[in-house]
Parts: sequence; structure tokens; C-alpha cells
Amino acid sequence: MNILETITERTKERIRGEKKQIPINEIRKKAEEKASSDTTKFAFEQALRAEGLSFICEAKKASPSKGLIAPDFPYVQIAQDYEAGGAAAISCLTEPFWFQGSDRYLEEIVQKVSIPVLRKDFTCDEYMIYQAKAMGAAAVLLICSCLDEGQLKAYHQLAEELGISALVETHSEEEILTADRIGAKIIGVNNRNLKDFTVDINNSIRLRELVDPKTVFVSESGIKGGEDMKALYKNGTDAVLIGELLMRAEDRKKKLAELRMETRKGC
Ligand SMILES: O=C(O)c1ccccc1NCC(=O)[C@H](O)[C@H](O)COP(=O)(O)O
Repeated sequence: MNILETITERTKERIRGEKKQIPINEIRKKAEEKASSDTTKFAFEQALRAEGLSFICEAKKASPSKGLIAPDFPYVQIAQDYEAGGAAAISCLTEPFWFQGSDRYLEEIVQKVSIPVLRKDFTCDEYMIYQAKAMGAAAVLLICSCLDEGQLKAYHQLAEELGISALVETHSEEEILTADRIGAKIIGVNNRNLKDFTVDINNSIRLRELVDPKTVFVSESGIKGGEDMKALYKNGTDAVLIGELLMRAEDRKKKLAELRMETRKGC
């Protein structure tokens, strides 16, 4: 099993436990009630379609490749700094074991920022999409290599019915074709090789041309600075998803503002 399969198996186990605490009917009702009173639908997609390169900034305490990244993790402050620095959206990891994330972080962040928030987790059950909506997330992550095409299609459709976006994550040409077939509006290419954890932004540069320019194209992971961002933007990337680079910055708001400025200057 690779790390993604291991994390997904563990997530299935976790969700089985959560379903015992709150049955699916209850969480579905909450999500549907929220959806019916929603005034803003698909805010995540809209935010990424803004002029220029959009920044999805991640609240990331730990990861399988790096272990503990941020021992001090004032997640609400981190999200507010990202918003003040010009982020288009926040990515909040809710996976508790490898990333030390939490649903509570997401719920609190949603209350304290006005930009859309992505629930970054290893979606493997429709229950998790209802949960995301009930918690106030504007988007969920669907990873092509964790789900078969039928599941991808069904989960994508469910997210849309609830008025939330799906970031469909791919690693290869074949997965991009699958994402396209299921009607993905936002396709992400992960630059991290999950076999050896090496990162290479050329993965998204190479795969960009396979994605229709009308689809939002996101480059995820391993972005190290302004030069990477300039190269991605020049190549037609609509948005970047950045975790570690910002998490390790002394002043996250300043760092993000600098990165945004640098990208604008170079293009
Ligand atoms: O970050 C990891 O080590 C990781 C390992 C296995 C599966 C997923 C992983 N990361 C999830 C992410 O998508 C990243 O947190 C996100 O793209 C930001 O990446 P980075 O800027 O490199 O922190």
C-alpha cells in the first residue's frame, strides 16, 4: 500500500466511527438545511476564477513527509493572516493522524474569515461531503487515485447539489482524463510524488495543456517561492495551493503579500 492508500483506509475507519456518533440522516439534514438557505454557492470556484494567480493558503500543522511543521498552531490567526495577505481561499486540513488536523479547526476558521474554505481531507464517503457542508466549508477534495470513477462522479455531483465545489486532484495524464470525464470544474495537479515525497512543479507545467482552459487549473504542493509561481502563472495556472512555505514563514501575512507582488511583477 502507498501512503495515500494507507491514509484512505484509516480515514474509512475514522468515518465508520463518526457515523456511529452522528448518523448519516442527521448530518445530511444539517447539510441540506444549510444548502437551502445559502446565498453564496460555489464561492471557492468563483474566488479561483478572479483575475491573476489565486492563492489557496493552507493551515497545515504536520504532514507525512515532514512530520511536525508547526508546533505552535494558532489556526484561526493563521487563516486571518492569510486573508489579510490576499489569499483567495483557505485550505484547512482536517485529517487528524498524519496531518494533525481537526474538524474543529475548520469550523472555527469558517466563522472567522470571509473567504471560502476548502476541507482538505481524504474524502472516501458521501458522509464526508455532508459533513463539509454542515461545517460551512465551500469545497471538498476528491483525489482521483483514492476513488474509482463512479465514486468520483457521485461525490462530485453531491458536492454540486449542496452548492459546494470539488477540487479534483490528479497526478497523471490518465487521471486528468478521468477528472474531465466526470465534469470537474476545478482540476488540481499534485507536484508531490507520493512514492518518495519528492516535489517537482514541472509535473503541473507538463500536464497543464491537457486541461481545458475553461476549467480552473490548480498547481498543488512543493511550491518554494516566487520563481516557481512566476513559472506556473506564465504556463496558464489559475491558482496555487501552498502549505509549508507559508507555514514556516515568520510573518505569514507579509510573506504572502510579497509572493503575490513578486508574481505580479514577473508577469
Ligand atoms: O504533504 C504531504 O506530505 C502529503 C503526503 C501525502 C499525501 C498528501 C500530502 N499533502 C497534502 C497536500 O496536498 C499538501 O498539504 C498541499 O498541497 C500543500 O503542499 P505543500 O505546499 O508542499 O505543503
